[in-house]
Amino acid sequence: MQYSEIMVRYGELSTKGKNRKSFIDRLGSNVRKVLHDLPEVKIQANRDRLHVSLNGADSDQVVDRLKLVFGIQNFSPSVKVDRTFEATAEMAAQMVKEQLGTTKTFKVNTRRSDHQFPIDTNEMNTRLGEYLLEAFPELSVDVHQPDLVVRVEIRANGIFLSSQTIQGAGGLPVGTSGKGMLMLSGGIDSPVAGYLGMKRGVSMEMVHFFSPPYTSEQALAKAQELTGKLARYSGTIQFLQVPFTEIQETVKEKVPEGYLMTVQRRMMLRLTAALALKRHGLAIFNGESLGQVASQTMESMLAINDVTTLPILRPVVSLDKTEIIKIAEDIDTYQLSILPFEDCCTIFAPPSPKTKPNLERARVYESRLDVEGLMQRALDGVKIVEVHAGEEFLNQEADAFAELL
Ligand SMILES: Nc1ncnc2c1ncn2[C@@H]1O[C@H](COP(=O)(O)OP(=O)(O)OP(=O)(O)O)[C@@H](O)[C@H]1O
Repeated sequence: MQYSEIMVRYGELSTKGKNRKSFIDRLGSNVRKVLHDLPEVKIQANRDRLHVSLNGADSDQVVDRLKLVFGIQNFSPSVKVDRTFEATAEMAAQMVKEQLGTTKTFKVNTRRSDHQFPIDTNEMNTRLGEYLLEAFPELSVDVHQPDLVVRVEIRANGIFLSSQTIQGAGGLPVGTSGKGMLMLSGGIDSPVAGYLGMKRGVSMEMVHFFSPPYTSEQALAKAQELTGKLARYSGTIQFLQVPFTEIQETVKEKVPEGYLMTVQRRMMLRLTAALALKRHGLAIFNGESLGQVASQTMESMLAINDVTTLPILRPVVSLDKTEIIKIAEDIDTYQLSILPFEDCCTIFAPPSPKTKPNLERARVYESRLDVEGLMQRALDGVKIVEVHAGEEFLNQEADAFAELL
């Protein structure tokens, strides 16, 4: 069926009182962003609905992209017909016919926003219902739990019909909760944490630590490609790559093995906090889940958090690994995350890190370092890459590699 528009219903927005307008504006601009390469598509964000006029664009493609936009409760592809009963009935019959296989019962649900139109809501429901019963005698009407709802919306510029309601991504429009810095490794958990933060309206920047030559170009490309996956939910993301080699080498040289992990993590957090301050981030997100590995005990969090007063938000803190993996699969980051490119933490991980580090000791060991100098040099080396939705980095690497062979 050639649809004319997609009618979008807002999610939690309706509960947001006086912020409503800015939420709707933001959702409108987020939808515009994900459809930017389809210039024929026009978007109009009204108080209660958002209308995406397709003007000939492929509805399947638009539907697939809308499914990823946070702040949408659900949406319906609709067809516009002339403002007559005959045109409405003909199109409704065509829609029902397409779904006959799975439909035994139906109802008509009319909404009339143009009160000048001569047929009112009840009359349209009844007349159209009778017309469809006559056209499809095998069907019956069920107003409580119908298999199919034929929705008719009478507007000043036409009558819009739809029969499908597609589930949206829920959540809040990205950007309505401010900016956060996500500490993104190449693992399974931090991309999921990023996704969950975005779902609550956070516009996320990625902070990734890498340690060449100990970590490969592929490890960096993997983190960038994970960012591309996440950008499908939020539009373009700034990826901040922070050189971490000097810090890791120095920590390894000066700090006892049991505290290597703790001191490295304190340095990572300090750097992320410094970047947040510079770039107006309001909080730091990471992929820690309580009790999973050595650095993720509460004692360890206490010894690491010490370096900043910024809120540290851990969206996956209470999830089991299997639950995190399930989300990673759903958002299509899992297969990338399990690629075996080591990141900087695995390489410098001591065989037996302290699971319950002591805060005072961590401070003492750290005082052996020139924290200021190390921080400054790392910050001076930060490179920012703009990553677009679905952008691939690993494939390019593989191609380059293939060319060398
Ligand atoms: N190289 C890195 N760059 C940026 N952040 C990192 C890096 N390594 C670890 N982190 C952050 O620290 C958190 C804890 O890392 P750790 O390696 O202990 O846990 P993990 O459960 O393996 O997490 P993940 O699956 O996200 O790597 C990560 O979720 C991530 O937020």
